[in-house]
Amino acid sequence: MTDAPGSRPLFGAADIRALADELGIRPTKTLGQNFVIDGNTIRRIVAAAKIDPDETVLEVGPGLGSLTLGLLDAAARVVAVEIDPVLAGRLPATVARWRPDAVGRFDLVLSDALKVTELPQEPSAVVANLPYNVAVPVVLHLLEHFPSLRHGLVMVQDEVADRLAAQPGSKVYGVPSVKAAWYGTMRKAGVIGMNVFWPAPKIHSGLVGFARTEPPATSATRREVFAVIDAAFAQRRKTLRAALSGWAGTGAEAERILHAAGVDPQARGEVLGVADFARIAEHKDSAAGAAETGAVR
Ligand SMILES: C[S@@+](CC[C@H](N)C(=O)[O-])C[C@H]1O[C@@H](n2cnc3c(N)ncnc32)[C@H](O)[C@@H]1O
Repeated sequence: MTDAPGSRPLFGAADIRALADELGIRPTKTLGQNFVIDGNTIRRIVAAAKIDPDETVLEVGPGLGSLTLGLLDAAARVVAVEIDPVLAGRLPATVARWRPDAVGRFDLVLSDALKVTELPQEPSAVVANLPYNVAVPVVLHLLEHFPSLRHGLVMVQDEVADRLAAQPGSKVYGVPSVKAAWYGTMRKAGVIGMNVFWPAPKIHSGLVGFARTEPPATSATRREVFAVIDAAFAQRRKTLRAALSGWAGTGAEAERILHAAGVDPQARGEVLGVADFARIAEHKDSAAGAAETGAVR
């Protein structure tokens, strides 16, 4: 890898391979370990994230540290959450060697990002090359537990990027699209080829930018709204009346709720926006549902 004139050296392909050899690392698929080994890709991700110099950035899965070093050039602080103890153990030394001025601006948390609910700093942005097998749950978990996150940019499997950014009516619109829309606006911000990674994955990656917005005004809770979304898409080929009959108790009750919410019972979930699902959740009479299913609450 060559660095652009005037830029600070990033950690290139040869450095990454040497470090991996030294640590005896065999990247695992289970942890989605595909490391970015191309400086231009790191710069592209950091530029697309539009980080202000006073921001604290959360990075999930810093791995061997190539994106971390790029983020430390752009942000005031970086808090990184890594699940792999060998990779996490080496990161402070990598930062000290390549960005000695940034040692005091870097925090590392050894944890599963799906379980983390507290961080040493309050991040305003998340930027990450996410482990692909848990990308959507990680995004939703972070947005739910860290309201300080106002914006971000994540790299995920390209097909998942399309799903996260999909709008109602699109073929790939589904549960991730609607749940993500509860928290904000997602937009596709580019496609990344396979050769910038080691090891190279078999699929393209996509960048998704995120800007937080207020959830729809509703008396239903987030959990209640998400339960309707799950029910509507569990049988996405069915009409909403049929798909929501289990959730509502009966088909007739589903129809009543849909009418009350101003939604056509013959429509399918894929045409509804998150505000429509919130209205449906609001109109559920929990007492009627409980009586039908025999549940005691
Ligand atoms: C796609 S790699 C990205 C590595 C590095 N950021 C890069 O771009 O080269 C994903 C990273 O996430 C870590 N990881 C996997 N599952 C995780 C989880 N549940 N919580 C935190 N980190 C995780 C992996 O160990 C790996 O370092």
